[in-house]
Parts: sequence; structure tokens; C-alpha cells
Amino acid sequence: SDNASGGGRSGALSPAPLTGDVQKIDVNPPKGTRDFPPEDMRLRNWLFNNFKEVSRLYGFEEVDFPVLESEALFTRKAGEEIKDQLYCFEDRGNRRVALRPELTPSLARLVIQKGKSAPLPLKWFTVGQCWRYERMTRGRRREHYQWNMDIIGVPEVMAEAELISSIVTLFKRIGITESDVGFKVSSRKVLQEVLKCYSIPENLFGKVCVIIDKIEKIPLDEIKKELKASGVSQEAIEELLQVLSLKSLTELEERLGSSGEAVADLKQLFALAEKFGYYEWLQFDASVVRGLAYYTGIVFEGFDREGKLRAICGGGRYDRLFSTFGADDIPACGFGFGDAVIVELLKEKGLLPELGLQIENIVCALDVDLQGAAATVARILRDKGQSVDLVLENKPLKWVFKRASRINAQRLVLVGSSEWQRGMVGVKILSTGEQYEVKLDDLN
Ligand SMILES: Nc1ccc(Br)nc1
Repeated sequence: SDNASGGGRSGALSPAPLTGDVQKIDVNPPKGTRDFPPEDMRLRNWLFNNFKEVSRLYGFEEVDFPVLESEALFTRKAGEEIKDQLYCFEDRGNRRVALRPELTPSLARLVIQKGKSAPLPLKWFTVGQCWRYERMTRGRRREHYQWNMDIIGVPEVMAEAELISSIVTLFKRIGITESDVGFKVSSRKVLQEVLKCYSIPENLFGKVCVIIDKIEKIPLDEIKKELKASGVSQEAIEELLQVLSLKSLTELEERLGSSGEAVADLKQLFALAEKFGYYEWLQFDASVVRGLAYYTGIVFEGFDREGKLRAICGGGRYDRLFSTFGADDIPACGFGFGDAVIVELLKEKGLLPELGLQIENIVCALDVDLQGAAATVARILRDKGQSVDLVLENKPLKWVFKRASRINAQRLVLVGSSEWQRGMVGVKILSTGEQYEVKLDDLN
């Protein structure tokens, strides 16, 4: 409704007369990015607090890194989409920099930087915004937040089992069960063992994995063409594609034999899954390779069983990443869990939490010369740990009640002249309408 100052929301000033040169700005965020107004921020905080609580339960330490990194951290030559869509530029110091597209390289950088002052094993987690620059033709987002958990310095499959366990714990906390989602699990050592039979050079491995990761996204002929162009023989391609269609560990063992590391690692993981209590969440799927070049062993991704959504999370072992940064290799594994697909899944399942604003008190002076008294009441309540919305303006009571309802305040504390003289304030419990006076010292 219009107010005294003519139109617009209450309290807004009428716009200053536009001089010729003031342009009305675009109030939307840049393409592909999101604002988080209060109701969206409550959902984000609820999700991130679950990420952080699970990380705490698993004894992980929180770390953080700049969103801006040297471009060199991400310039891997394996044809990854993440590299093609790098949000990179030259800064004013002529340095090549990039908005990070993922968190693992930053984590590896910090581990190397810390060296022996960070004794292994390290269990680190972070929740950070990641970026990509994608032609808006596809209208996809350019930023999302990822929860990452990484275990550095543990070569055993126990590390991957622990990481998957932490994700299962997260899912359970937010109401997702094994009937809603599962994990497709494989190992890149499957590909390695096949490629080794065809003497494919090691340095092609990452590139081959990146191509194969697209197997469900682009036509098979395109996959074969890219593999051929990368130097993989026709015979090797045929063998690869056959192995990738295997859907059981038994088939895999029949194909590769039981002496290889791939079968041993995967058998170990499934055995541990039994002990961790999430065996029903896992399924072997040889076609899972993930799209990051640096994975070297077990890889996994969380998927929705209805098949409507993109991967919910993904991760794996990366035992050779550190040497690509010029350091000694350290065995490592980790995962990324984005903030977007999971919300789509919760919406699908009707599991979005009700997260209304809840303020304990709204405190209001009944006339303007009691504003100071109202501030004192607010301080007393806040010192007791109570939330207070202090009415800052001189408003009619009708306006105060309307605001109290909008901010979902539990009680209204009224500072009136006669009560204040007697060291009292008025209280109204807004859910019941109950109304009473109370001594200021007894206000709890
Ligand atoms: N890597 C990456 C970054 C940002 C988004 Br949105 N998706 C993937």
C-alpha cells in the first residue's frame, strides 16, 4: 500500500530525482549465479550445517582456500570439461588467474605448502563456491557450492570406505535412504589393466578416462572416434567397451583374473561396506570413471535411483596428483558433493525442511521518549542469549503487531511509561494472546 512518502514499500524513500547520468542498475546477479535471499539462505545453512556436522562426526578438520587461484593449478592436458570451462583471466599484475572450478587442487597445494608441519594422515573438509565459464547457450549455472572431504596419506581402501560412509551419514541425516539413492562404484585400475595389455602409454591414461566418462553423454561412435584420435588401437577400444559394460564383480574377476589390484580393491571395498553398514547402497558399475583426469583407483558417484537427476556427488582415489605439482606423490582420496542436485532430490522426495524465521522477542517503546528504555530491555534480553527484534522507528502498535507476525516473533515486549515508572514491562505471548506485566529483572 502507498505510504506517506508516496508509493513503494513502507519505509522506502521516494527516489531522488534522476539526474541525467544515473542508470537504473540491473538488480539481478550476473548470468549463471544466484543470490541467497533469507529463505534460500536458511535452506543453504541447513544443508551446509549438515555437511559440517558430518565432517565433525568423522573427525575431519575444516580448511579453506581463496576462490581465486593461479590458473596453473587447473591447466591439465587431458581434455577435461572443467579445463575447457575455466573461469580464467589475466589480472592487473598480468598474472594468469582463475576462479577455482574445483577444490582438490587447492587442497593439494596447501598440503604441499604445509609439508611436514601437517603430519599424515590428514582428514580435511571444506565447503566452497566453485566456478565455470560456460556459454550461456545452455543456460546452466556458473557457480555452485561443493562440500569436499579428503583423506591424505592413506593408501588403503579403508579411506575410500570411510569417505563413502560419511556421505551415507549425510544422506541419512537429511532423510534420504538407500531406496532413494545408491553409489555406483568402480576403479580406474580396471581401465589401467586393460590398457596395459595393449601397451597404451601411461600419459594417455587420464585422457582416455576423460573420454570414457562421456560414454552416457555423447554417441558411442563419437567416443570411439575420440579414443582412436588419442592413439588407442581399435582392438583396445573394443576390449575397453566390453569391460565397461560389466555389471558385476564376478564378471570382472572372470575378465581380468583375481590377481589384479582392481578386483582386490573392489572386493575389499564391498567387504568393508558390509562392516560399515552401507552394503545395500553400493553397486559395482564398470562404466563409472568420473571426469577428472587425476583419479587413479576407486571412483564412485552418488545417483538417484529414479534416474531423473545428474550425479549427486562423486569422488575417488588420486595417488598421482601431487607429483603433477612438482612434489612427491602422496596417496589421497576425496569427494565433492554439490549444493544443487541434492536440493532438487529433496524437492522430488518432499523432504525440504520447513525453516521459518523464528525470533524470540520483538521489543517496542510505546512512545518515542522510551526508545532508550526499549534499547535497555533489548540489551538485557540479548545478554541472556535471547534474540530481539528492536522496533527502531516510532510506529503505531498496529504496525508492530503486523511486523511481529511477519518475523514470527514468539512474544512482544512493550515498554510503556506507567509500567516503566514501576520497573515493569508489558509482555504478550503472540501464540496464545496471553498478556501480563513483569519486573524487568524477572524478564527471562
Ligand atoms: N566445476 C564446476 C563448477 C561450477 C559448476 Br555450476 N559446475 C561445475
